[in-house]
Amino acid sequence: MSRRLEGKRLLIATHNAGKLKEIGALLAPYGIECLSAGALGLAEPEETGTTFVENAILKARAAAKAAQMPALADDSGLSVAALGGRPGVYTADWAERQWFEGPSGRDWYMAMGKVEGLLCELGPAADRSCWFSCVLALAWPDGDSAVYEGRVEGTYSWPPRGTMGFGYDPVFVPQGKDITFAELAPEEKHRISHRADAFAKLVADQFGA
Ligand SMILES: O=c1nc[nH]c2c1ncn2[C@H]1C[C@H](O)[C@@H](COP(=O)(O)OP(=O)(O)OP(=O)(O)O)O1
Ligand SMILES: [Mg+2]
Repeated sequence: MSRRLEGKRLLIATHNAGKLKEIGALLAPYGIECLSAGALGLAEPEETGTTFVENAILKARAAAKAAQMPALADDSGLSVAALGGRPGVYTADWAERQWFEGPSGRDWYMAMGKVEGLLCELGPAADRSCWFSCVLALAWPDGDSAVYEGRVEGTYSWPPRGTMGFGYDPVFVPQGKDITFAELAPEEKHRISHRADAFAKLVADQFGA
């Protein structure tokens, strides 16, 4: 068991509105008061790590230190087996920044097309297996941290379908279903997603008996 959160206030160290909404919903049952990095005007740190774990810890530590309170960061991404796990840690980077979407806005449609283009180059029989990874990092102002990893398997599907969720949700069909994450009701996504998987571990460790 890791170090536990003492108070009820937690800083959510993300600048991604879709993630913030999901994290708020996943934490709602535990009486945690969530503050967001954006609302506190914290800068978005440069993600210089080469793994989800490194980036999650880097983001959580920077926020915890700046705000002098415990912080939770999420580093996540989509990995395609036939592409050697790409885009992986660079999932957000494959979507170019769009000034008209705000400081963290990105062109997801273009990014999804880039992945599809690479799969098409492999031919019609290409293996479309893929998975979403999520690493949650909790950090305290003194630099201490705890990490929780989650994953969900699926298939890369084209064309994109659905309007719910965020990011690459319209191309991700989770194993055992025939609709995309963007066609699933949020409660359904929260039962099976990589983020939910990581949260189950965090909740057991932090709020469990
Ligand atoms: O459930 C998801 N459904 C769809 N797409 C997702 C999901 N989870 C991660 N993703 C994609 C989009 C995200 O932008 C990127 C992670 O990049 P990542 O650096 O962790 O997040 P980010 O830059 O958007 O926000 P921030 O670093 O401020 O938390 O992978
Ligand atoms: Mg990021």
